[in-house]
Amino acid sequence: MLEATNLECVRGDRRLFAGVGFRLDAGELLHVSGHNGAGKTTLLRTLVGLTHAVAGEIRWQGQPVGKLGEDYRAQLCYLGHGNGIKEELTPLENLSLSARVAALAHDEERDFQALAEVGLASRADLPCRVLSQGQKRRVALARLIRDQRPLWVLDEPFVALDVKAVSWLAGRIGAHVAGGGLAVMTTHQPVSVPGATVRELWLGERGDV
Ligand SMILES: Nc1ncnc2c1ncn2[C@@H]1O[C@H](COP(=O)(O)OP(=O)(O)OP(=O)(O)O)[C@@H](O)[C@H]1O
Repeated sequence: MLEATNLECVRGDRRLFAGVGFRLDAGELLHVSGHNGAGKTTLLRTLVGLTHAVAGEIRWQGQPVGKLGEDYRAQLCYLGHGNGIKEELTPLENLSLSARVAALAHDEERDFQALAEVGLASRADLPCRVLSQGQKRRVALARLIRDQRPLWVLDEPFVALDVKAVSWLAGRIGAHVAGGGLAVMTTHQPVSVPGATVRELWLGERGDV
């Protein structure tokens, strides 16, 4: 269970949001929406510990995440706006590096299977700098698939993906949630996630432009 209470975030001289709270149980997806600049990315970064909230609390399985530290981070996979990949490394090398950073056992076969699932089997040994934007996004998604963490925090995960990949990813997120996982996701486009119980969180004023 992921729970946020009375979260308040300030960036620069602007209070982005205050009093934000939600509770998300296993088997649920939280869809965070709002206009450009409302603070969606900031909220997601706060949930994963990359940005500091000036007030409020985040709990995982009833425990404050600050207290859990690495034990909390080991439960989640964060897909940010950037793909978090090294351009000079191949997709396989990127997965291997991320496994090392996460102290996971090296398993090239598992890495390759994840790349195959995202449609990159034939690109696994090319440097990422020569991949298209959508293919780079798929490398980041392969890490999500490979790591199989209970909590997925996904910032605009469908950006740069083609129609088929959007449909595949929506199904994958749905399966993750239906299988007892949790997901927090931002999208500007309405995307149907089959099989997921969806909770909605809107940031900002409805009338803002
Ligand atoms: N380090 C920073 N210093 C000052 N302002 C910042 C900083 N980081 C973010 N902001 C501002 O905070 C606001 C919210 O940014 P954020 O990226 O969270 O919005 P968003 O809802 O995800 O927007 P979008 O829909 O455009 O992706 C923006 O106005 C942004 O310029």
